[in-house]
Amino acid sequence: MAGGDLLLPTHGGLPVLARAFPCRLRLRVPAGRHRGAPPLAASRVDVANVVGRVRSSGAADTKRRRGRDTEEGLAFSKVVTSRGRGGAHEEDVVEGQALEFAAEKGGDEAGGVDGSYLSETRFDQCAISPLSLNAVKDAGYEKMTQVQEATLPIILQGKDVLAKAKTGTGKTVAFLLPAIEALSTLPNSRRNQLRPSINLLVMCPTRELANQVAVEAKKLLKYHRSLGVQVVIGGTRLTQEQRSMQANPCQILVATPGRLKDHLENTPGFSTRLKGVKVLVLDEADRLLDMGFRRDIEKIIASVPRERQTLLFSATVPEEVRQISHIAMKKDYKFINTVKDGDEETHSQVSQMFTIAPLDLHFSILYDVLKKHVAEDADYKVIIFCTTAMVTKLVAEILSQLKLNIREIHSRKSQSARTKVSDEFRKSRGLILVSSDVSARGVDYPDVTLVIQVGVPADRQQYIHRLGRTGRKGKEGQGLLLLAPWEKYFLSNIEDLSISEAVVPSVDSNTQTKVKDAVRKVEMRSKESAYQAWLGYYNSNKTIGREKSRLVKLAEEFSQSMGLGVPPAIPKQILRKMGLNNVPGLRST
Ligand SMILES: Nc1ncnc2c1ncn2[C@@H]1O[C@H](COP(=O)(O)OP(=O)(O)OP(=O)(O)O)[C@@H](O)[C@H]1O
Repeated sequence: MAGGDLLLPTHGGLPVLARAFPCRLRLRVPAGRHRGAPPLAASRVDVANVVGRVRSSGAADTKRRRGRDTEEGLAFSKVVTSRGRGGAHEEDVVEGQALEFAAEKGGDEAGGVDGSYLSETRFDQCAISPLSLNAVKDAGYEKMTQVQEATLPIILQGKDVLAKAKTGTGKTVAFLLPAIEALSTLPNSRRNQLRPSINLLVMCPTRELANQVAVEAKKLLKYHRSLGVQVVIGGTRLTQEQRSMQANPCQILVATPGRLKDHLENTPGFSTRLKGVKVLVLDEADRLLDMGFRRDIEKIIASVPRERQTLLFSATVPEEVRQISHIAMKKDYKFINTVKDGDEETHSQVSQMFTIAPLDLHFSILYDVLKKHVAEDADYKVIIFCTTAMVTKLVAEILSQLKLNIREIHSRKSQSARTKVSDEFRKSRGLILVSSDVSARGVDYPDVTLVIQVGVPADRQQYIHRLGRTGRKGKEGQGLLLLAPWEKYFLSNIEDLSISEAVVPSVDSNTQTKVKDAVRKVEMRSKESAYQAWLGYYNSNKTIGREKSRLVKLAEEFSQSMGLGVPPAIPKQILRKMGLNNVPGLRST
C-alpha cells in the first residue's frame, strides 16, 4: 500500500479492520451511496484507531448458479435474471405466504457485539417437550434466536416452511428442534422395529455440514433416549455405512445428496426405510436446488412420501429458488424472512473490504495481510477461500513455506483428513484454514476473525455464505475480497452490501522476495494442477470464460504468478472436456 491515509466517517465504526490492515487505508466513499447512517464527515484518521462503515445502495439483479464440480475446475454457471431483491412481498403472488420478522437491534448478548440475532423469547416459554427443553438448557441456549422464534410455532403446526435468516443465527436448531418434537410424538411401535423407518431426513450440500448437523441433533436428542441420528456422507466405503446402518438403524438421517442416492440404489431395504419420512429438511436449500444438485434432490424427493412436512432453510433465497420451491414443498408453504426488507443480507458488525490488484501481487498481498493480522491478534483464526481444490492446495503450500500456521481442506483430501482438520479448526485459535468451497456454507467455526476470498466467488450467494463464516452469533468479523482487475465486474453483484475499497498494500521488497522464494519451493506438480484447475474454473465463468483468447492470456498471468516462464501443458482429453482443445496458446500433452 502506498502508506496512504484513511478517509473515514467520524460517526463511529469498529476497530476491527485495523487487525487485517494495520497499515493505513484509503476508503473510497461512493458519492451519495451511504444510507441509513448519519452524515459522513470525512476526516483523516489512523486505521489503527478506528474503521468506519461505508454503505452503498442499489440492487444487484444478476444471480448466478453454479455446478458442484467447480472443485475439479470444471464448473458451469448459468446467469439468471431475477425480478430484483427484497422480493418477499412480490413472492406472495407466486405461492405461499410471506412472513417478515424484523430483526431489530437488541442488547449485547452471548458475548457478541450485536445481540440482535437473539429474540426476547425463552425456550421455556414455548410448547416444547421437557425432554427437548432440558437438552436445550444443557446446550447453553436460553433465549431463542430471531429465526427460531419466527419459525418454531409455524413448524410445530406442521406447515411447510421456507426460511431465510442471516448466517450464524441458529437455523440448525430452528429446523431440528421442531422436527425432533414431531418425531417424539410418533407412536412408539414405529420406533421399536428392527429396521425402523427413517422419519426425519436432513439433506446438506457438504460432508462437514452434515456431520455438524448430526452433532447438533445429538445434543438436542440427549434426553430422547429412543431417538437416534446417523450420517451418510460418502468419503468412506458404502459397505461401511451400510453395516453401521444395519447395526444401529436410526430414525434421523443426515446425508449428502450423492451418497444418499447411492444408498437408494445399492442398499437393500433402504428405500423402504425412506417411506417412513415425516419431515424432510433441505439445509442450504438454494444450493441443493441449484443445477449442481437438482437431479439428485428430485430423485430423493420422489423417494420420500408426498404426505410429509418439508423445511427449506438458507441465508440466501434468490428469487429463482422461490420459483422452484414447489419441487419440494406444498403450495401453502410459509416463507419466513428474518432479514428485514431493505436490510443487508450480511451482518453490520462484519467489516467488508475489497482490493483490486494485479495477479502477480496476490500471494504477496495475502502474506502481508496475514502477517499483520497474526501480529495484531494473538487469537487470530482466519479462513482463506480459493476458487478450486487445486488452487487451495497451492495457496496452502505457499503459505506453509512462509511459516504461517496453515491447514488445508478441500474435496481432494481424504475424508479422514477433512474431518481431522475441521475438528481442529473448530477448537483452536491461532490457525489459518485455506479452503475451497467445502467450508463455504453452514460450517460453524466459532470466533473466526477474518475471511479472505481470493479470486472471484462463484456468485453473490457464495460471497455471502463464505463471509458468513465470521461474525457468527453477533460477533465482530472482517472480510477481504482480493480480486484481479479483470474480476472487478463481480462487484456489481454485491454493490448493495457495505463493502469498501482498500487500496493495494505496498508490499516491501523483502516480503516480495520471501514470497517468491516460497513460491519457487512449491512442487511443480502442485503448480501444474493449480494451473489446470484455474483454467477450468475461469473457463466456466460466464464473464471471464466468454473470450477464449483472453482467458488463455489471463491463465498465463496466473502461471507467471507461480513463477513459471511457460504455462504447463494440459492433457488433451481435459482440454477437450473444457472445450478448449483448439484454442491457441494452450499447450497439450
Ligand atoms: N438459541 C441460541 N442461543 C445461543 N446460541 C445458539 C442458539 N441457537 C443456536 N446457537 C448457536 O449459534 C451458532 C450458529 O448456529 P448455526 O450454525 O445453526 O447457524 P446458521 O444460521 O445455520 O448459519 P449458516 O447460515 O452459516 O448455516 C451455533 O454455534 C449454535 O450452537
